[in-house]
Amino acid sequence: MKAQTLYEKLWNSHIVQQQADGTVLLYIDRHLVHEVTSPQAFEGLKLAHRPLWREQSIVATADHNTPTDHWDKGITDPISKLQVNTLDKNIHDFGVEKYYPFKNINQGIVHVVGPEQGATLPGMTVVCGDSHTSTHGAFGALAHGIGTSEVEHVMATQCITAKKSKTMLIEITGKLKPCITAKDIALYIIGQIGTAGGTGYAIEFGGEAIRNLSMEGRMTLCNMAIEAGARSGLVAVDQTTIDYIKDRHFAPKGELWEQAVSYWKTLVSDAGASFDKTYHFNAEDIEPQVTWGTSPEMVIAVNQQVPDPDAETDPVKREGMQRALQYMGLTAGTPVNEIPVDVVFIGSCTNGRIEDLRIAAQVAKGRHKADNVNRVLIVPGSGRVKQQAEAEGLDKIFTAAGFEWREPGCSMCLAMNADRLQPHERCASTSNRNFEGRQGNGGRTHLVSPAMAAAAAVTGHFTDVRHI
Ligand SMILES: CC(C)[C@H](C(=O)O)[C@@H](O)C(=O)O
Ligand code: SF4
Repeated sequence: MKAQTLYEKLWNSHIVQQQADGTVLLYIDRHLVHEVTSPQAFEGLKLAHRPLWREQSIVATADHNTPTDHWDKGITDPISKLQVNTLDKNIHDFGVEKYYPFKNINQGIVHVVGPEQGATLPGMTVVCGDSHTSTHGAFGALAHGIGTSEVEHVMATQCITAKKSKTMLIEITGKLKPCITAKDIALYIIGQIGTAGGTGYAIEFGGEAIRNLSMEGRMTLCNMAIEAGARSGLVAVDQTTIDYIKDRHFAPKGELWEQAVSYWKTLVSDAGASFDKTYHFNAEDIEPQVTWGTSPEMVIAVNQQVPDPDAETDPVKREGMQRALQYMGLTAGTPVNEIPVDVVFIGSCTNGRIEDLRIAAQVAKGRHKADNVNRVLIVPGSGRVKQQAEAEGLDKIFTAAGFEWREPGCSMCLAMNADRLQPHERCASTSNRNFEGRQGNGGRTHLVSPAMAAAAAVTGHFTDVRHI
């Protein structure tokens, strides 16, 4: 049989029907649902008097609109409250069982909760009305975001219509230098291939540096595949994947576990499988990354200087750079490590997992928030992450450092809840998007790893975490 890529294996095993023009009806195994993109879909089903095709495929939680402090006061913002209450009602009306509502111990960001509960498994097709569904590809699952009309379609039929992506392999050879994390790999790759580099492709990440990543790291990387333009990212299944899943709530048990594992082990690209495009990067070239502009591709290493638009020959790019510098309040030539920060945000579906909090705590331990830093928010990705962090005493390290220890949710990743930047506030953020206004109107976002964010919090400016 012809050697196949992992993507092709996942694609082929989910085709329900194929049209002459290549359009496919693709079966969906897991449907993740949150409050932002589900209301119209549920409404559509209600109007058409349709039930859910497979209620058990749905895992739902509230994340974008939930507050991350003063939970005793409930949700005070009326729009957020309506959004979350609507989800509660829809879940109740349609009889969805796997639901983690506001304040439930298992509640959290949907892309943290799914894998944590063992609801994301290798070989699955996973969709959600959310672009960062690419995260779940870390498990050797075909996972991508869908629009609200597709959410309704999946609810009604368990299928989407789709066209096959082209395949891309990004290989990171060698070993990462100390303190370099998956976030730095993700930002480095986007810096190299650009935010449109992966458009039309499903990206498989491979090579020694990827094999050595934990599942948390692989999720961080696949999470940002969408910022490289690809709807889905993938990492092949190996023992790390299998060990992570074992004994999780929805993971198969007993004999089913054995059967599943032997199937999952086939979820790798065959030797000799050909990709439409391949990139090779060397892990040793990756330094701690910091974005300086308003797109994730506007990224440099912490020991570099803010680039000069005048040195850019492409007039469109030059103008984009000028605009970005203006928005960010930065001057070309400024060393990155001289840029002061006002706010630090550690959390999100990119970097709100236990490993991220452990790294941040290592940096924060015995240190204190710098005087010029107004706020440092530490926001666990889920109730379970919070619980685990507290069991390890990480919350104590953070609060002793003058950081705020919050409840789980999307928080300051995007301005849909109470956690926002003020105009012109500059933030070191572990999230995935630095678009204008993303964290609040006029707010200035610099994307970094959790280690780099914690280093900025305690020094008051961007700092190479290896040198503090
Ligand atoms: C609100 C939601 C639809 C959106 C997404 O699709 O990613 C959000 O999660 C984001 O990160 O911008
Ligand atoms: S944490 Fe941020 S990126 Fe992730 S789902 Fe929430 S808003 Fe989107």
